[in-house]
Amino acid sequence: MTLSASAESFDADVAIVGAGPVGTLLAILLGQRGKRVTLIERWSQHYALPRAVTYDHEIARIFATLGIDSENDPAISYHDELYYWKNKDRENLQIVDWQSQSASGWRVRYWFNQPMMEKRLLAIAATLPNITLLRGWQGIGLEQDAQGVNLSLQRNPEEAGPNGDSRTLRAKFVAGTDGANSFVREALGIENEDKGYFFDWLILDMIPHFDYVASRGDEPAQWQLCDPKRPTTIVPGGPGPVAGGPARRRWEFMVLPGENPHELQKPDRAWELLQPWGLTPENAELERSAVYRFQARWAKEWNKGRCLIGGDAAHLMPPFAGEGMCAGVRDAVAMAWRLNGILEGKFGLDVLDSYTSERIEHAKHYINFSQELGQIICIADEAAAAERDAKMIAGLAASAGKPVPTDICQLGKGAWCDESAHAGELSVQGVVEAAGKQGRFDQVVGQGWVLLGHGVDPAAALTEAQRHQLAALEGVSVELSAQAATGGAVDVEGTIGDWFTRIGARYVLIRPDFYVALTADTPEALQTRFAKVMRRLHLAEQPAMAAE
Ligand SMILES: O=C(O)CCc1cccc(O)c1
Repeated sequence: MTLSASAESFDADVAIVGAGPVGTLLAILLGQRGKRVTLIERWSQHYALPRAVTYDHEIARIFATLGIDSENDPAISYHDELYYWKNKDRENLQIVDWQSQSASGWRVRYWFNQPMMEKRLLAIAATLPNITLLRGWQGIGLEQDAQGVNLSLQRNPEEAGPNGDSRTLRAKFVAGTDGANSFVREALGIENEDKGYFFDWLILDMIPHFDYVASRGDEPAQWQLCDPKRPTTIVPGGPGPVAGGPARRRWEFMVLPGENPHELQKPDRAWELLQPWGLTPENAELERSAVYRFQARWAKEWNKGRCLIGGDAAHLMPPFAGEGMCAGVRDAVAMAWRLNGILEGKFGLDVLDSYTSERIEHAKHYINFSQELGQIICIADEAAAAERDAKMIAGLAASAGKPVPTDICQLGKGAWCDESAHAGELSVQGVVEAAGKQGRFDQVVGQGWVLLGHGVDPAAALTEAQRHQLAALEGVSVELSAQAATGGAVDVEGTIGDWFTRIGARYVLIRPDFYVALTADTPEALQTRFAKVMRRLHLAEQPAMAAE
């Protein structure tokens, strides 16, 4: 007898393999909407050492929805400064704008301590009774059918030995956020596309016992030293272990041709490399020394049946754009709203295809960009470096030393209307006033499906059936006005209104991941494009629609 999905019993709606920041965030976003989640982590103890150290404005906007305020959080810091790329003589080659306020309503860039951030996320997950955290278990088998997935687990043999317990979970969906050597990706038989980019770098995470940046005069806080003798990255590492005390710092040194990476990561060699930077065992703690192989690759598919992959399981990029973990956080949000929608009966399973098609192109953009940045710094040859310097110094002079803005990247084709200008891009956030509250739009009005009208009531421009569809998505429609109005929101600083004017739109539909699903300037265009987006969501038919 075949059981229907509703009659069958499942251990979880979603089993997530890998409880790093991506898996934990996904668990929270599902758990907050009442889904039963089993979050599986290989290691029984939380890993207490730094790894990623930076994220961008989009991630700050996402974290804000969890109540994590990147401007005021003990795990997070920022530097009101540009990001410099310099040659061996300390001349500027390139300047990147990591200083501005972004269109997302947050600073362009933040720095953080990953263990502290993970603990924050795990603490939020622990408040949700429908999330079960299984520590010390790893995936060993995965089989899916039309209704669900059987996930076989075993106690991590590195902790429990070869004869540890095993068990099988049945879940409606499985997400693999289990890192570069992902079991889930392997079990699904998904191949990687590799750009053949490999450079070994020594990463040193430091806790100076003093304010390092202040001690270095006008040396930047975040920069790349493109010295062919030893290409070096010098960046913040987020707040230090003592609140209000000295901050962490990170150095990354390229392993030179002919050098032995294992020798280089020994503490004595690490301290030798740090000596010119004024750090000694007397004035600083070496928190972590590890050689990483920087790579540029992505998995060819990110969803298969009822399984998905995200984070490092789906993509790896060199760190020079500071976008590695950002891509994983975007994956978590993109998986979450789709899985929540499917599990709530709103979307068909096919909406998962747009997870792959949208996210893969977006991640590839950052993989390519990070690799291009890597090609600037990973030069150990003096002549090649001199040629690069001449070219880049001339380029910078030609642009009058203008900092390069951090780029806007569009999603790959998917659950948005590609016929409307600026759809598939991140929406702009500004300060609004509504229902007696003033603050960032997301915190005052909320997040989810949001239909905005600039000086018009957007709901009035939809058909009756479309209003039902928006309601089925639990979407809201908001009229934005320049001055106090009843019901809508006041665009206090004019930020959102300016954006509407810039993109020539009167209506914008924003998705739960803050990407623009459509823009339109007339009710007719809005209706046509809204219908397209609903089709691309594989929206389940609503009773009122059927009646029409
Ligand atoms: O947080 C990370 O993963 C990367 C740290 C970083 C930031 C900026 C430049 C760089 O080379 C590394």
